Amino acid sequence: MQQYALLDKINSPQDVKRLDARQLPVLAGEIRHKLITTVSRTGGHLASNLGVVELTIALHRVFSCPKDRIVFDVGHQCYTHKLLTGRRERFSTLRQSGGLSGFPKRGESEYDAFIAGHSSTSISAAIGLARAKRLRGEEGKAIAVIGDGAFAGVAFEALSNVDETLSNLVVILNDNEMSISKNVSAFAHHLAKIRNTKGYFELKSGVERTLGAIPLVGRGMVGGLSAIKGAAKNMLYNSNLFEDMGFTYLGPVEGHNLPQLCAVFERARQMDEPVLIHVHTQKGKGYKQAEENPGAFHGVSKFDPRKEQQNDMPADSFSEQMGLHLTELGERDSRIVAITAAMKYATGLHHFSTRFRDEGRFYDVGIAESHAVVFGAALGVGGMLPFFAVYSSFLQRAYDQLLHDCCLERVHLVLGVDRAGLVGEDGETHQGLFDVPFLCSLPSCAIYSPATYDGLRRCISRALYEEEGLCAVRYPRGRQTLVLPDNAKDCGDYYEIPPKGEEQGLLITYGRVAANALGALGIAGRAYRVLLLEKIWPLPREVLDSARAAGKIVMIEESAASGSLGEHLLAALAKTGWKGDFCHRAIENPVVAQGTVEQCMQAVGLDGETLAKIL
Ligand SMILES: Cc1ncc(C[n+]2csc(CCOP(=O)(O)OP(=O)(O)O)c2C)c(N)n1
Ligand SMILES: CC(=O)[C@@H](O)[C@H](O)COP(=O)(O)O
Ligand SMILES: [Mg+2]
Repeated sequence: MQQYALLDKINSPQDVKRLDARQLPVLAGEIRHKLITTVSRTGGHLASNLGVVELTIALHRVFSCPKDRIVFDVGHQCYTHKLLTGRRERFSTLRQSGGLSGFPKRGESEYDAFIAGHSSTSISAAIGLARAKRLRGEEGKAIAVIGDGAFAGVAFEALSNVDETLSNLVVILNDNEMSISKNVSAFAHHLAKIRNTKGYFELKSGVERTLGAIPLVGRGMVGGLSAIKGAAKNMLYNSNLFEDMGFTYLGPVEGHNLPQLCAVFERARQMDEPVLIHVHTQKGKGYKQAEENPGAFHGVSKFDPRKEQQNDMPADSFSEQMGLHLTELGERDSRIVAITAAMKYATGLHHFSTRFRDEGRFYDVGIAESHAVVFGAALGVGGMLPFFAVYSSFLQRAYDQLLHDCCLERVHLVLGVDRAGLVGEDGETHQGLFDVPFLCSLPSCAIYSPATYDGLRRCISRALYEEEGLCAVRYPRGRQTLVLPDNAKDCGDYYEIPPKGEEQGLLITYGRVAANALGALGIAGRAYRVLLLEKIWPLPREVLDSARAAGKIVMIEESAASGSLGEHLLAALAKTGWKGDFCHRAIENPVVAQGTVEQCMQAVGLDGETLAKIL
C-alpha cells in the first residue's frame, strides 16, 4: 500500500490547517498520485478531480467545515474533499457496493452538505443553506463549488435569486473551459472575455499602488479612498454578469496557485456580501494523458496508468448503435436534427455531429435538458424530425416541458432515452428507473424498449416515421446481453416465444432484464409462453388479449414499481374482469445504491436466480 508522508496524517480538515504553507503543494502531489492510482483501479471521474486538487485543499485550509457548508455541483469532483474529510482510508472502496459514493452524500459524512449528481443545483442549495443559517442565527458560509459546464439551467434560476442579504454566500466558479467536451456555450464565451481582463491579483496590486500613492490625511480620506478604489476597479475592469447580478466578483484566479487561492478565499471569508470567485483551472491537471484529452478522462473505467496510450476502442453499446443508425437515417432524411445536453460522446451522437453539424442539424445545448425539449418540440412544429438523446435520469428534470410543450398539442419529438434501467456505479442519482412511470403518465406518449440492437434500429425508425406525438425509445447503459431464441416469432410490437413443454403460464417482459427473465426460465425448468415486448406503451392490444387468455401471468420489468407497466397491465386486466394469478416483479424501492449492474440487479431481486423462484 503506497505511503504518503502528509496525506496519511490527514484525518480531518483541521489537519490541513495545521500544515505549513510550504507543505500544501506536496500534499497536492500526494493527492494526485492517490487519485490516479485509485481511480485507475476503481473507475470513476478522473479529469475533473485532478483539476480541483488545489482548489479543494485551499477550501479546507481557509474555511471551517462543517460550520461552513460546501456544496459541490454535480459532485463528480468531490474526491479530494472526501480524502480531506476523514474518508482517506475508505477511498479504495470508491463507487463499489457498500463503498464510498462517487458523489457527495449527506448520509456518508457531516462534511457533505447536500446531495449532488445531477448538475446545476449547487447555488440553489447554497442559497437555501445560507438563508437557514441566517434564520437560525448560525455563523458560517454556504459555499457552492460549480463548474463552467454546470453553470447552466437551474444555476441561472438561482443567480436571479441572489441579493445583498445573502452576505454568507460564496460561489466558487471552477472554470476549466470544459464541460465533458470543450465548453462552447455563450456563457463560456463570457467567461473567456472575463479571463482576458486583468486578474484579481494584478487588479488588486494595481489598485493598491494607485491608492498607496495618495497620502492618508485622516478619516475623511478613507471614504474618498473607497470611492476611488471603486472607480479604479471599474476603470480597470469592465463589468460582468456576476457583478451585474449582485455578487462581488473576485477573479480570475489561477486555480493551481495555492497561495493565491488561499488569499482570495480568506478575502471572501471576511467579506459580508455575496461573493463569486472565478477560478481558472485545467481539467486533468497533473496527468499528461488527461491534460491532453480531458474529455476521454472525464469518466473512466479501470485502466493502466503506466501505459502511454489508453486504447479507446469504440464501445459495443446501445448508445453507439443508436448514433450509427441515426446517422444512417440522417443521410436519407434531411429533416432529422439531433440534440444533446452536453453528452455528445456518451450518447453516441458524435457520429451524427461529425456528419451533420455543419448543416445545422446537430445541437449541443449544454446542460439544459428542459431547454432541449422545448427547442426540440419547436423544431418539430417547424417541420423537422427532432431527436433528443438524453440519459433517463437527466430527462427527469424536463417532465413539464414534455407535457406542456410536446404532449398537449401532440408535437412529434423523439427521445433516445439512454441509461434506461440500472446504471450501476453512479448509484442512486443516476439509476434510470423512473422513465417508464413518468412517460406513461403523459397523454399521447409512445414508448419503445428494445432488448437487442436490431430492435433498437427498428424502434428508432418506427418512432421517427410511424409515430406522431412524443415518442421515447429507451435502452440501457452498455451492450446487448439478450440472445433472441431462434423460435421467437416476430409479431411487430413484440416477440412471442413458445413454452418448452406444456404451457404453465405467460411471462411478459421487456428491455435488458428480459435476458435475466429468460435465463430464470431455464434455471427453474419451467415452461412459460413469453411475450418479449418492444413497443411497451400504449400497451399493444394483442398483448392485452393474450394476457386475458392466460390463467397465470408473471410480469418482470426493470423499473420503479409505482406507475410501472405491470401496474397498468393489471389495471387493464381488472377492467375486463380478468381473475387470474398475476405476479409482478419490479423495483419496489427505486433508491438503489451503487455497485456493478449485476450487484444492483441482485439487490432489487431481478437477477436470474431470484427470478427463478417466482416462476
Ligand atoms: C442534469 C445533468 N445533466 C447532465 C449531467 C452529466 N454531466 C456530468 S458532469 C458534466 C459536465 C460538467 O461540467 P463542469 O461543471 O464544467 O465540470 P468539470 O467536469 O469540467 O469539472 C455533465 C454534462 C449531469 N450530471 N446532470
Ligand atoms: C457525472 C455525470 O453525471 C456523468 O459523468 C455520468 O457519470 C456519466 O455516466 P456514464 O458513465 O454512464 O456515461
Ligand atoms: Mg468545466
